[in-house]
Amino acid sequence: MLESKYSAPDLPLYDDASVPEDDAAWQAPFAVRAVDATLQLPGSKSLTNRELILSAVASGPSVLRRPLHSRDSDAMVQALRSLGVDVGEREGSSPFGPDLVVTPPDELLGSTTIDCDQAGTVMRFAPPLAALALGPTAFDADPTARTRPMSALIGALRALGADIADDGSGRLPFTVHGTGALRGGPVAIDASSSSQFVSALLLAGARFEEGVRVTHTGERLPSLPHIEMTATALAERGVRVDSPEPGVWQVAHQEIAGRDVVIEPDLSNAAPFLAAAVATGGTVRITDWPEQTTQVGAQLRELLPRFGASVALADGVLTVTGPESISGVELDLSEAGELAPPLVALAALANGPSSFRGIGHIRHHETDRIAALVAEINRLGGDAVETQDGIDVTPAPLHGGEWHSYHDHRMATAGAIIGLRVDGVTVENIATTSKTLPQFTELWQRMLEA
Ligand SMILES: O=C(O)C1=C[C@@H](OP(=O)(O)O)[C@@H](O)[C@H](O)C1
Ligand SMILES: C=C(OP(=O)(O)O)C(=O)O
Repeated sequence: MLESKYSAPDLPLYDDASVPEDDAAWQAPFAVRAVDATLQLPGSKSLTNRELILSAVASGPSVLRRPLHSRDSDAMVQALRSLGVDVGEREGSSPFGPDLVVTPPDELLGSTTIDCDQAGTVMRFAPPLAALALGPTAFDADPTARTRPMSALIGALRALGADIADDGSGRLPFTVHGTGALRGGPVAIDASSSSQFVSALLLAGARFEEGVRVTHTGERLPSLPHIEMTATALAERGVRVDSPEPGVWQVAHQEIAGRDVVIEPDLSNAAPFLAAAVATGGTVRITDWPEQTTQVGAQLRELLPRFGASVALADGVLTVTGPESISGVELDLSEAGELAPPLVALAALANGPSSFRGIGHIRHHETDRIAALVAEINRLGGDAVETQDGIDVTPAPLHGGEWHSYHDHRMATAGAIIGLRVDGVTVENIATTSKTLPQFTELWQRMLEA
C-alpha cells in the first residue's frame, strides 16, 4: 500500500500515485473462481458535492462526515475555497479520508478562477454561486470536459440576472461577473441533456433575492432521482422545494441551515463490484448500505435481479449473489443513466439479448457513453448496436483485447467487469477512476483475493 496524503494504515486512500499512470494499460484481472467478498466503499459523489455547495451558502458552519475524497470532490472543495469558503479537514471515522468542516464567508468573493476538472457537478453547481459572489469568476475544465453542455444553464442564469461572458459556443470556458447578489425569480430551462441544470438552480435558489421558480421545457427529463436528491438535501436544511406540477420546482428566498451530515457510501460506485458477483456467479456484500436513500444506486436492488441475481438487504449490508448464467434484460434507464455502463457490461456477458432505452442523455456524460460502450464491446468481438436513445446487445463470444476508457471512470470500470469473464482484457487509463473512486484497483483486487 502506498502512503497517502490522508495517512491511515491498511486501507486504500486517495493518492494520485496509487493508480497506474495514464498510459499504462491495466491488465483486468480474470476471475478464476466466483468472487466472495465484503467491501466498504467511499462516500457518494452526488451527496458530497451537494452538501459542499449547500454548506457554502448556509447561514452557519457544517460538518460533512465520511465524505468522498476524489478528483470530483477535490474540484468542488477547491472551487469553494477560491470563492472564499473555509473548508477544513478533521479526523473522522472513514478509512478513506478526513471529515470536512465548512464555514461560509460573510460574503462570497470572485476575482478568481475555478477549474471544474471533469466534474459535471462542479461545472453546473458552482456557477450560480459565482453569480452570488462579488467579482468575476472564470470557469474552465479539463479539455475532455469542455464539450459538455452548458448553454441551458448559462441562458437560465442570464435570465435570472447574471452577467456571463462566453464565446457563444454554450460550452466552457466562460466568466461569471458576480455582483454579490442575483435577482432570481421564474425561469424556463430545457434540462433534457442534464438534470444537473435544475439541481444547480435549486441548490443556490434560496439565496436569490426572489428565490427561484424553475420550469423544465424539454420533452424528456433524465435522472429525476438526482433532482429529488437535491430537494431532499435542501429539505434537511430547512428549505422546502415545492413542485406544483411535474417539471416545475420553486424555492422561496430564505436561509439555508448549516448541518452536521453523514455522507452515505456511493451506491453507483457499488455497481461494478455488485456486477462482479453477477458476472462470476459469486457473492459481494457492501456494508453501510442505507435503508432509505435518495441515491439512484438504490435501484440496483431491483435492477440486478433482472439479470438473474438475488439481492438481500439486512442489517445495513447489501448482499448480491450472481446466477449460474446471466439473463438478458430490457431496461429503461432514463432515471438511472449513471448505472448504464456496468449494466451494459453485464449484458455483454449475458446468455440472451438485451435492450437499454431512455439513455440518450448519457451521450453528454464524460464521453458519449452509448458510442463508447458499443465500440468497446464490439472491439472484443461482441455484438452491440447504438439506437437513438440506447443500446441493443446480442450475445456473442468475446475475446481479449484493449478496452478504451475515453477518460471516463465508468467506462474504465465497465472494462474491468468484462475482464472478469474474458481472459486478456486490458483497460486503458484505469487511473481515470480517480474521478470518483481513487481506490478502484485496490478494492477490485481485494474483492478478488477475499
Ligand atoms: O446531480 C448529480 O449528482 C448527477 C446527476 C446525473 O447527471 P445527468 O442528469 O446529467 O445524467 C448523474 O448522471 C450524474 O452522475 C450525477
Ligand atoms: C455522469 C457522471 O458524472 P458527472 O457528475 O460529471 O456528470 C457520472 O459520474 O456518471
